[in-house]
Amino acid sequence: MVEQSRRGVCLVISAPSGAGKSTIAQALRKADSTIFTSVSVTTRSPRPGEEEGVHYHFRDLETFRRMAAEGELLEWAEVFGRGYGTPRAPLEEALAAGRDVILDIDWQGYRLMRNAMPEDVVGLFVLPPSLEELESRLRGRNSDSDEEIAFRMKAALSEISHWPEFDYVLVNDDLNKAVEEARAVLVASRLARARRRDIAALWPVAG
Ligand SMILES: Nc1nc2c(ncn2[C@@H]2O[C@H](COP(=O)(O)OP(=O)(O)O)[C@@H](O)[C@H]2O)c(=O)[nH]1
Ligand SMILES: Nc1ncnc2c1ncn2[C@@H]1O[C@H](COP(=O)(O)OP(=O)(O)O)[C@@H](O)[C@H]1O
Repeated sequence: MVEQSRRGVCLVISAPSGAGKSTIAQALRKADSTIFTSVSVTTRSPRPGEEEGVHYHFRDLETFRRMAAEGELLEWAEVFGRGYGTPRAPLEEALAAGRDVILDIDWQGYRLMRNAMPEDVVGLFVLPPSLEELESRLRGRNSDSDEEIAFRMKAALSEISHWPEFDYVLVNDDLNKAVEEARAVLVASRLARARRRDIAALWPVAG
């Protein structure tokens, strides 16, 4: 069957901090448990409520550098002065097993992923409705200090400037609408990319 042999889609979601990408990614996974969650490695400290191995693998800088040097990370980047990276093996296994993968990573990671796996990666950029709303979401999340929020707001415009590099862009104003749009992107990507290869194998008659 086509469906069983299909390779997964690697959907990369990027956004300025606070725009809602984790919330959207979580809603997609909740509705479809076959979606694989890539858990990144980071050198930042856990926030209250964040669990090791669930939100991130929290590692010290030395371990992070060793993992990067030994090729255990598919991509890695420095964001807000901390190291963040995507573990290679679980992602490759999930795609090969036909599971779609969602990565919540920054624009640098997207660029690296796109180069590393051009056939698999689809990019979705999430914009906030305004800078004022972005700041109010960062404050409302209650997870970062004033200093950290100021840092993220300062970085927001530079992150936003990369939206034209992505395949799809949505404005996260109404959350339900944004989740529906992200789901539509995932479905469209399955049809446009992953399944095309499988259909070519099933029907090798294209001119
Ligand atoms: N390149 C890369 N960026 C990542 C990775 N994991 C998280 N990020 C990005 O790092 C930034 C900070 O993430 P985080 O500390 O969780 O803060 P938040 O985005 O405000 O929730 C965000 O832009 C994430 O998308 C990763 O594995 N690789
Ligand atoms: N459409 C929305 N309207 C209002 N609040 C939202 C919306 N989307 C997300 N949020 C809230 O904004 C905050 C930041 O969202 P989050 O998903 O953590 O952002 P990111 O992962 O992009 O940093 C969270 O408190 C979340 O509940």
